Amino acid sequence: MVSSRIYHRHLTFHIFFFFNIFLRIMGDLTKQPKGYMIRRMTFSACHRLHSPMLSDEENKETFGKCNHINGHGHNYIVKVTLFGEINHNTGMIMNMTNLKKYMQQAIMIPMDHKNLDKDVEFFLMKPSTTENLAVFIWQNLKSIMSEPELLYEVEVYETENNIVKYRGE
Ligand SMILES: Nc1nc2c(c(=O)[nH]1)N=C([C@H](O)[C@H](O)COP(=O)(O)OP(=O)(O)OP(=O)(O)O)CN2
Ligand SMILES: [Zn+2]
Repeated sequence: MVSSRIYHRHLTFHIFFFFNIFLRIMGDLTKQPKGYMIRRMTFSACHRLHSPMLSDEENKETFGKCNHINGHGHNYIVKVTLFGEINHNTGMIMNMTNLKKYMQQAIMIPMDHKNLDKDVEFFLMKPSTTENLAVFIWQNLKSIMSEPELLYEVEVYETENNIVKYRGE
């Protein structure tokens, strides 16, 4: 009686053990490779660095020439990176054409050829720094994309030397 109970316990253990190994092998066999895909877009806009949280003097001191009352312009470059599984059937993480549409909506429509501080509501109460631009683009993309979990990084080049990356943290 006792030995039969021990036998059953051993049997159950072995069934669980081998079933686990089987699941792991199946998981590895069906696992799809993951990759990063990047699309780049450029837009032109003007802005002035000025914070409503600071006095005029503090603004001048903080932002220097970028606080000049009449503003200045940039040819921004934005790189959006997605990270995810390369679909077995399509060979794509996402169709680049779809990402292009999302970026048009999230970047070009609100910001291209605009005065960022006056035309974009997001910057009415926030300075239009490259950091804030990256956050704005990230939030826009997240709200538009059908698979927002694929969004990995937004990179904004204000000039060829001034670059900000944002990963939603
Ligand atoms: N942390 C940040 N600092 C600054 C930002 C910003 O967005 N985040 N932005 C600016 C200005 O907008 C400005 O236009 C940048 O000008 P500048 O430093 O002159 O940039 P350049 O690349 O043109 O200058 P180089 O000297 O050729 O590098 C300022 N700071
Ligand atoms: Zn600037």
